[in-house]
Amino acid sequence: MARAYIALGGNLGDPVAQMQTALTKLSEHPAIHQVRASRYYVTAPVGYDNQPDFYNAVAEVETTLAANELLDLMFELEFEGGRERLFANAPRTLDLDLLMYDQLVSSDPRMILPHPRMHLRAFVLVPLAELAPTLEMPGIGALTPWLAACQDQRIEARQPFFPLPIAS
Ligand SMILES: Nc1ncnc2c1ncn2[C@@H]1O[C@H](COP(=O)(O)OP(=O)(O)OP(=O)(O)O)[C@@H](O)[C@H]1O
Ligand SMILES: Nc1nc2c(c(=O)[nH]1)N=C(CO)CN2
Repeated sequence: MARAYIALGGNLGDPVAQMQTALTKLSEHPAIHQVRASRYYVTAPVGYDNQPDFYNAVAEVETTLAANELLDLMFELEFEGGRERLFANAPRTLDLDLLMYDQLVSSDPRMILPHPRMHLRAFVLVPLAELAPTLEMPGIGALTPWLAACQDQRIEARQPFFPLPIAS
């Protein structure tokens, strides 16, 4: 069984509902045995400013899927969530990035691990630290110094949003 971390984000449509749907589908997958999600956060866009604020969260999954199988599943969920790839850092309905898969290191351009920009982004590090404060990013190190280095990136915590409340 592997433990993987997935970043979720979006700033078009209803991003929280889109992230909830993706997490529900991940948790219902037969080869995914546990899903834990951070709270969701409202975050300033990084990389391309002229777009709405993002909603972001991170999920931890326990899975028997291989890393490339998990990434394929994430691409399917992005597609079902209406994702179009317009340009780098463009607004999007649902974006799923594979941050880490155990301590696997990969330089395959289709699946670079750990995610090459994860340590530079408050919208990744803050929710990730909520789930796994002592995590070590292979080749990069602990979260804490990188968190301190991106304190100028605006990020505000909102409510827990997964698992969904049980309907009465
Ligand atoms: N760890 C990874 N997780 C997700 N995609 C990855 C990863 N490593 C490489 N990729 C590749 O990155 C390509 C572009 O991904 P995507 O469109 O999600 O980028 P982006 O969200 O605009 O930017 P960023 O990668 O900086 O978040 C995809 O073709 C995918 O195969
Ligand atoms: N705040 C925020 N900024 C971004 C995000 C994101 O998810 N949140 N995703 C990007 C490309 O993946 C680029 N910039």
